[in-house]
Amino acid sequence: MVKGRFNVSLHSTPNSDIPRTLPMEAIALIFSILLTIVSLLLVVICGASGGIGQPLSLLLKQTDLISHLALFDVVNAPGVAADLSHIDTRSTVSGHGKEDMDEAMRDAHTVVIPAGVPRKPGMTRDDLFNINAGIIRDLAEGVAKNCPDAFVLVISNPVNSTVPIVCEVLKQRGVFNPKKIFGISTLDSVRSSRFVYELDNSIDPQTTRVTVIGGHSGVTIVPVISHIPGQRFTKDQLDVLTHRIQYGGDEVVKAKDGAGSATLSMAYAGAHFTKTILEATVAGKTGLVESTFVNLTADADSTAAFRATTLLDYFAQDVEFGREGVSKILPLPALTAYEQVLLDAAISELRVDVTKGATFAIDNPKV
Ligand SMILES: NC(=O)c1ccc[n+]([C@@H]2O[C@H](COP(=O)([O-])OP(=O)(O)OC[C@H]3O[C@@H](n4cnc5c(N)ncnc54)[C@H](O)[C@@H]3O)[C@@H](O)[C@H]2O)c1
Ligand SMILES: O=C(O)C[C@H](O)C(=O)O
Repeated sequence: MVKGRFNVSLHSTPNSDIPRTLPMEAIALIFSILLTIVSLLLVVICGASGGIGQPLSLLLKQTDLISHLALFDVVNAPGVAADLSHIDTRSTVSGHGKEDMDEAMRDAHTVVIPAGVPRKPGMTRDDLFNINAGIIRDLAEGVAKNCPDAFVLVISNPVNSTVPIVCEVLKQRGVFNPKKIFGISTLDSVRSSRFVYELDNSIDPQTTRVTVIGGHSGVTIVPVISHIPGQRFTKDQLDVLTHRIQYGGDEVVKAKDGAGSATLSMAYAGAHFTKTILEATVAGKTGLVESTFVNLTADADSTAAFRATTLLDYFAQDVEFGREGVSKILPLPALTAYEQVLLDAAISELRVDVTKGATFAIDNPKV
């Protein structure tokens, strides 16, 4: 082998005129072109130093789909970034403090938002609205200014209201694309799989995805248990299971006793959802479906009848993803009478939550 060359075989015929090795320079060039292409993939975590932000960033540091992870927080972001940047995966990590939101978000492909305050025992998610609404509005302004084409994945509560805030701000700035804005309600599906498994360990909780429709708080969370293959739960079992899924967040808030709400299971769910979005939009993987809280005009034709009867423009439902984000909002699954009662209760509460978020953004533009 010639010194300074890699012996990368291009052809197996010994007498071929085609060179059997690639010069190191050519390999370096190809590698750097690939790096340049890949390095466009910037994912920003807003609230990266928090209870969710840190483990979420850790999990996302492990995917090669991301080339640059920008950690933005009003506290500690450079420290968290320095720590994560020692992990031996390819992506670059940068930390951005309070004054550096624009720098963190510039040209981002995806912005994930777990910024804001969590619940303490006795609080509802809606009790977080007064603080979190303004935080989300300002971050949405940052998206509009710095990365108007980005996919925006909202974790901060109350999701039923924070997603409408993001959408309204982007509308005001003329950059709203409903196919790209998602409320992450994945934790409800994750809990459903786990809690069903606890009653019936014949299912594989990791591969049994449960459709959860409605929204992300209390009665707006409607798990569609009837579609899990082989389920024959009694009414009493369904009551317990449904209540546990709807109030799973409270279980964690109570157990943490003032130290916050779900962080690790949320980071797991959030990383799963973020990777799904990247696999569909960057890697072009098809057929990926998750339940997520979206603006229904993302698939206006297929949701027109539902919007007309419920007067809802936002809803969590199974969504199929494509290169542009929402590819299809799947039709509502056929519901049992039990699930239909749950859905009716969800719809009236959701209208209130959604209106509250949208009205806030309209009445309180950032000055
Ligand atoms: N969607 C879900 O299923 C789900 C699950 C769990 C928690 N949550 C919600 O996620 C949010 C975060 O929870 P947590 O436990 O990580 O809270 P946390 O307090 O531990 O972390 C929040 C982080 O946000 C940062 N922050 C505050 N204002 C900011 C701003 N303007 N810009 C950037 N960063 C800012 C804080 O400094 C903090 O580091 C809460 O609203 C919580 O209710 C949602
Ligand atoms: O319950 C909370 O406040 C956090 C989160 O929404 C959850 O479902 O765990």
